[in-house]
Amino acid sequence: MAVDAGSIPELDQKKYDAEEQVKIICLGDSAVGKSKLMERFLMDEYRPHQLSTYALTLYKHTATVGNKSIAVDFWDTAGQERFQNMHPSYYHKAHACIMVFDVQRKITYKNLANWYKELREYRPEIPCCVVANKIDADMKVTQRNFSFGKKQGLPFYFVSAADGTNVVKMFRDMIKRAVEYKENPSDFMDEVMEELENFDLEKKHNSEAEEDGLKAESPELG
Ligand SMILES: Nc1nc2c(ncn2[C@@H]2O[C@H](COP(=O)(O)OP(=O)(O)OP(=O)(O)O)[C@@H](O)[C@H]2O)c(=O)[nH]1
Ligand SMILES: [Mg+2]
Repeated sequence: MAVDAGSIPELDQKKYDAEEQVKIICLGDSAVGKSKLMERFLMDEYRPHQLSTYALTLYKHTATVGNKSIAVDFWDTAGQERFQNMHPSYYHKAHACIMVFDVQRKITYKNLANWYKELREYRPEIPCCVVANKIDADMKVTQRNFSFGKKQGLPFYFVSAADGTNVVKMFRDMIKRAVEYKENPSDFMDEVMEELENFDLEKKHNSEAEEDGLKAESPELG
């Protein structure tokens, strides 16, 4: 695993300071521009955290939604076509999904149906959007009607990772929706998970309080 050890303490600090943490995944055929979109959004804010064994890249980002600080984990994989399916852990506990196709390659639009089907097997309720990338290569495509998103009731964005059109807007919208979903999950299993997480946090909090108590008493013990 090519983990850049030097960047870990900083990553952890940001996570520690954040009031909420969300995971956003990106799906779509190879070379549609998933990585370029994330890089465009994050610019040089963060060096990606690469787990090359799994062809997985994690991009860490801190956002502000309302007045809350949010730690966002963006998950990106490479060469997905080679694997056919994503590993289930990719979907695990994701709070939103960005589905990307390349306006210059029709097959990548057709394949959205497969990506969407797989997404919904694992995450039936999370917010999702459809992103038409590379519009800089042919602005005329923005007059075309891409009905897949509409049929599924998904928001649709024309973007360009190359010149930045609509990229920040799309990511900000999705971060906001991910936070809304995390705070108010409509999937029963997610509600249970959220309860368990809160329970664990409470337990941790209580045991820390106990430890503090011990420390206060320790001089008398010694
Ligand atoms: N013209 C144009 N080219 C783009 C744009 N976004 C990405 N590309 C190009 O498309 C190619 C693929 O981009 P990537 O970001 O690597 O694609 P990916 O979806 O991450 O591909 P995998 O990692 O293989 O799954 C690169 O050559 C990019 O330079 C865009 O908005 N416009
Ligand atoms: Mg990539």
